[in-house]
Amino acid sequence: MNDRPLIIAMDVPDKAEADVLLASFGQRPLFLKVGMELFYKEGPALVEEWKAKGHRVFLDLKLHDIPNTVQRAAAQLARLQVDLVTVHAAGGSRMMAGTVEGLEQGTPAGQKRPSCIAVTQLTSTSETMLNEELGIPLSMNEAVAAYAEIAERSGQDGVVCAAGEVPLIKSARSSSFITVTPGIRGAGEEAGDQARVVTPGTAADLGSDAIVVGRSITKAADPAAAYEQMEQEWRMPNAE
Ligand SMILES: O=c1ccn([C@@H]2O[C@H](COP(=O)(O)O)[C@@H](O)[C@H]2O)c(=O)[nH]1
Repeated sequence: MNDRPLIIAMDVPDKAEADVLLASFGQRPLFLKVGMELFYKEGPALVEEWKAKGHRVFLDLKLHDIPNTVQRAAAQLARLQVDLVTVHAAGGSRMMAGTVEGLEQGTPAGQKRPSCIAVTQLTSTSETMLNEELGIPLSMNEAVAAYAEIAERSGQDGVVCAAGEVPLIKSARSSSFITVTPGIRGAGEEAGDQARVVTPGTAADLGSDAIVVGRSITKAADPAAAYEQMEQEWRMPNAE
């Protein structure tokens, strides 16, 4: 994750739409996020195809179940040789540790195990929701910091959080602990269902290791141009 990727969230219904979208980016290798919508439709074959084409794949299934179930599911994901997977930190330390163990068990000999990151609080969650719906009586910063601490203790390679929480995490966790931040929007763009959003340039200034961008690119009239614009702001924040 040293190269600070811009990860494209391929939130489309099927391979046909994904192929059209991908074609608009030309031949370059990309970092593609496959979420529940696409994976539930197309399954492992699509992931294997994209890996074979040289793309990196973030398989974002946000595992959350009892430790044994999650461990065994993680082993299956590791067999796909994806680059990055997610679990919910809310599943607790045993579940998170089990995920890493499962990934190690499933990684083919001589291959690198997928990195595993824990979702602290979804970027669609506001502090009001956190307190009033989830029943967590903390500030968002406190909740995210606490989940990140348990995640690191449980062997996670990093967390998913909003970019606004990155400085807090960077100050408390080890230097190798990565922060992957969705909730990215262009300046003036609608947040939609996201509650904690920043621009790519602000995410860079705040020290995010990777940003995840979905609809700002995939729903743009010209996805390749939107990607270039986001990428430029992410690489050269002060030029924003
Ligand atoms: O806290 C989280 C965790 C994951 N996501 C995922 O990122 C993308 C964001 O899409 P946008 O269209 O850019 O809002 C999406 O696939 C989510 O599942 C997240 O947003 N927040």
